[in-house]
Amino acid sequence: MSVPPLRLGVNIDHVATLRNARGGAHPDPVRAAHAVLAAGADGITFHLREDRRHIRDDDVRRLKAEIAAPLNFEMAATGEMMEIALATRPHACCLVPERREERTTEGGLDAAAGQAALTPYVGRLVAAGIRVSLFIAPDPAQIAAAAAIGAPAIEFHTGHWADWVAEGRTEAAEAEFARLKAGARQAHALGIEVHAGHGLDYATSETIAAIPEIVELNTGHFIIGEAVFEGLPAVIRALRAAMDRGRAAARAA
Ligand SMILES: CC(=O)[C@@H](O)[C@H](O)COP(=O)(O)O
Ligand SMILES: NCC(=O)COP(=O)(O)O
Repeated sequence: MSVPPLRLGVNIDHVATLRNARGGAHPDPVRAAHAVLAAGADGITFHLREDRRHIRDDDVRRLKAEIAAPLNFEMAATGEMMEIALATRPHACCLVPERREERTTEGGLDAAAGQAALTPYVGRLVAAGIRVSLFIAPDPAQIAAAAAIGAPAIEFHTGHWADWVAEGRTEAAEAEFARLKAGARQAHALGIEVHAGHGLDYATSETIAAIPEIVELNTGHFIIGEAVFEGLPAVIRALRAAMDRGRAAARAA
């Protein structure tokens, strides 16, 4: 297949986490959004959690007012979030699972079990002109459910794979990467746009960029953490270079 460009969406939640730790206005996630876009990111991802632990409603309003680039609004499938998304009208919404007790998003949505509940959310958002993705594991049953629900896009949760790579659990990491590759092929064949994200760093971004069916990465924790040492623009440029190396490998294959 021809290898399309790979977009980078930067998750700015983690700037808001830092801001909220002191209760003031600094550092400002909207300023971070401007900075990463100026450095070459394609879009901004944010997750308005039910407990507002990082991004808050006013951040969403300011992002919509100030950022012209595509906004990817990650949200749980709840009535409250649906109303905010429809009022905000971002470029995209990614439906994610959410548990108040979790430290981070631990896995993908169970789209197979939740098919009946998720279908009206996807339908209303799509009808409003919003590109909807489902944040799922690279599992054949979940991908088939996303197709049955009518989701135009999916995003694979890469957190387990990224952790296993970092921990040197080679066998588990290779098996998960094989699932990501096969899942990307399955979804692409079903006409679903394929994205990936969570916990990616330079090395895992380069590796996953070599999967030609994946057209968008949305990630942030590593970027914001590394920016403490290198600065946001330098990290975005280095991440983009890693993604380009991975894409070049896909084109050469
Ligand atoms: C859906 C997802 O993976 C991200 O939005 C992630 O949840 C952001 O960080 P937190 O897990 O800290 O909310
Ligand atoms: N789309 C998933 C996401 O944005 C989480 O990314 P990360 O902050 O875990 O890298």
